[in-house]
Amino acid sequence: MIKIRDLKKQFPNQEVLKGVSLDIPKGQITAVIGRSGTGKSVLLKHIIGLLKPDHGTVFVNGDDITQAEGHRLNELRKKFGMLFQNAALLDSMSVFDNIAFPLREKTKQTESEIRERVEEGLANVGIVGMNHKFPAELSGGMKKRVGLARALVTQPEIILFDEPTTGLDPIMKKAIHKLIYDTQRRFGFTAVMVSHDIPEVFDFVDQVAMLFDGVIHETGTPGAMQQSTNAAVQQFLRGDLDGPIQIN
Ligand SMILES: Nc1ncnc2c1ncn2[C@@H]1O[C@H](COP(=O)(O)OP(=O)(O)OP(=O)(O)O)[C@@H](O)[C@H]1O
Repeated sequence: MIKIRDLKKQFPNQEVLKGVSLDIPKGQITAVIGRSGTGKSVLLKHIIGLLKPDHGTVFVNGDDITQAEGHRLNELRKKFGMLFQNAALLDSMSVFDNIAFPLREKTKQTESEIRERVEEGLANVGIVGMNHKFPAELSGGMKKRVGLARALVTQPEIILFDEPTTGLDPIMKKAIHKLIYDTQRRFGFTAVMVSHDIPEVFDFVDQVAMLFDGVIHETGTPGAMQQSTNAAVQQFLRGDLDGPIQIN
């Protein structure tokens, strides 16, 4: 379980997080939704300890990652996998080496163990035989699959997904959401996913949290969010121009 309490973060020109509190249940998928620029990625970076808050705590299985430094921070980070917006593959490396990268960085596995894990990883995301390709040779959907295989390869307890379907066509978006859902159900990791695919993503997550004006405005199951009487939630889900959320 990840417990975020009263998280505040200000950058020189703006206060982004103004007291975020959120419980992220273990072994479930939580989607974080909200307008562009509201601080969803900033929130993810606090969860993994890449940014330090001005105030507040992020407990990861009872350890406050905001207070961790050096070796302890590295140990806590080993619990995480991350799939970035653009899959963030290393262009100079083959698919095989991209997926092997976290194993080489974070573990002492032998090359034959690594080979086995990478082959398994490719099979998990349905891209067997792609080992020797380079990122430039892959379609957007393939890149996301490689990114997912890389995020999964260390069998992390928690995986953070920052807009994992950006730039894909609607059918490929659904395929990637389903793949994330199926792999989460199979391996049981805790997932936090920032997404703009609304309402499509609601079919593939357990909990939705809406970030608005620096705080988590509402949290609930996808069904409960869709039925919400909160005006900001309804405006956002419908994409209305009029309502409490101002266009700026
Ligand atoms: N390191 C930083 N230094 C200064 N400002 C930052 C930094 N990181 C993020 N910001 C600002 O914080 C705000 C929130 O950014 P963030 O990327 O978290 O938004 P987001 O909700 O993920 O948006 P999107 O949906 O468009 O990806 C933005 O205005 C951004 O410019």
